[in-house]
Amino acid sequence: MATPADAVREIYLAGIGGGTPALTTDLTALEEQARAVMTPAAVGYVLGDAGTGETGRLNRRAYARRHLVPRMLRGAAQRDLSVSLFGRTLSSPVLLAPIAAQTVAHPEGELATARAAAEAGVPLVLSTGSSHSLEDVAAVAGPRWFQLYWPSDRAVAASLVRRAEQSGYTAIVLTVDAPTFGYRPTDLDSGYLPFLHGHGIANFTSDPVFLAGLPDGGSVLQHWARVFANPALDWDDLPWLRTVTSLPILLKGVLHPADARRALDLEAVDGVIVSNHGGRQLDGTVAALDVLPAVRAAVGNDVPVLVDSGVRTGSDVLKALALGADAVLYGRPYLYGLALDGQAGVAHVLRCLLADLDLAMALAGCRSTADVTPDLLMPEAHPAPYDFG
Ligand SMILES: Cc1cc2nc3c(=O)[nH]c(=O)nc-3n(C[C@H](O)[C@H](O)[C@H](O)COP(=O)(O)O)c2cc1C
Ligand SMILES: O=C(O)C(=O)c1ccccc1
Repeated sequence: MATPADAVREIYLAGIGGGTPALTTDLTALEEQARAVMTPAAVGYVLGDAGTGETGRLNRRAYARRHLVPRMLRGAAQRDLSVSLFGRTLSSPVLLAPIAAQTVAHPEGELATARAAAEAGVPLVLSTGSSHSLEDVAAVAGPRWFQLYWPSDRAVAASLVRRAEQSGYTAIVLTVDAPTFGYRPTDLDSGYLPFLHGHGIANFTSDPVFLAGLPDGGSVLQHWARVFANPALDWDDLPWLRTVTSLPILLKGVLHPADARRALDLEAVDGVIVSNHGGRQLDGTVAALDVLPAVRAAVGNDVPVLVDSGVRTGSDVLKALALGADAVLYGRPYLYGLALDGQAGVAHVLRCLLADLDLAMALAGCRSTADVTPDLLMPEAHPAPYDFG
C-alpha cells in the first residue's frame, strides 16, 4: 500500500529525469506562491488577519517556540498515523478546516477541495459559507463534517443541520468565535466582502426554509445579511441544537478552559476545537496552541479536543498532539494549493503535509499517534503563565 512517504520517493525518482514539483513543497512558502496568482481582493480576504495581525503572527510563534526532543532506535520503520474520533477511524490526525467562499481562490472552490480531500482520505469540514451547496459537495466528498454558523432564524439553522445529516456529514462543528466579523483592515481597505459578491451563500440560496422567508421581490443578499449571523447566541441556546441532531457536536473557537468545561457541563457538545480563527477575529488573543494544555486539562482525557490556527508542517502536528490535541484542522495552506492549481493543488498540499508528518514521526521515534506524548517536547523554560483558576 502507498504510504505518505512514497510521495517523497516519487519526487526524487522524477528528479532523475529532470522533473521538479510545479508547486513548492515548503508548506510555509505556499503563501507567497499563492499571493501571486490570486486577485488582490482574494489575497486580502484569505491571507488577512484581524487588526494589527498580532494574533496571526503569534500563532506561528507559538509553534516556533516549542521544540521537539526526538527519541531514537524505537523501531519506527512503519508508522500508523490513524486516530479514532467519535467511533470512526481517521487515516491521520488532520482534517481540513472550514474555509468559506472558496470560489474566491478557484472557480471550482469546495468541489475541488472535497475531491482532493477524498483522494487523500482526509476529512473535510465544510463551511456554512461554502460557495457550492452542501449537497453538491457531498456528492464528490469523502469523510465530511459540517461547520455551522448558527443563523438568526432557528428554522434555517435546523434546516441546514438536517440537510447536512441527510447528506452524510457525520459531525456538526458549531463556530462560536464569530458573532460578528473581526475588524479586518485588508478587507476594509478594499471594501471587499466575498458574500456581497455572491461567493459563499450557496447553502442559503439552496435552502427551502431560507427561500420561504425571502420577502416577495426582496434581495437575496439583504435577506442573507439578516439571517446569516446570530450575534445574540448564548449558552442557553446550545441545548436546542442537541434536539435537532443526533450527530456529535463540536464547539469551535474556544480559548478559555472554563468555556470548554461549561459546554461539556451543559451536555451540549461532544468535543471542542481550540482556535482563534487563524487570527481573523479578535486581534490580541492568545495563541490557540498556548491554551491547548489548559483546555485539555479542563475537559479530561475522554473528550475529543482539536486545535487549529497556525498549523503548517508535520512537526507542528506533532507539537499539537504532544500538547494534548487528538487532531488538528489544517487551514490556509490548502487554500493556497487550491488557488495555485485547483484540485491538484490541494492534493499536492495534502501529500506534502502527510509525508512531512509521516517522516516527522519516523524521525521522532513514533510508531503511532499514541506515541506522540508530552515528553516529546522540551519543557518550557518559563512554563505557560496562565492560571485559569
Ligand atoms: C478565508 C478563510 C475563511 C474562513 N471561514 C471560516 C468559516 O466559514 N467557518 C469557520 O468556522 N472558520 C473559518 N475560518 C477559520 C478556519 O476554520 C481556521 O480556524 C483558521 O483558518 C486556522 O488558521 P490558519 O489557517 O492560519 O491555520 C476561515 C479561515 C480563512 C482563512
Ligand atoms: O472569513 C471568515 O473567517 C469566516 O469565518 C466567515 C465565513 C463566512 C461568513 C463570515 C465569516
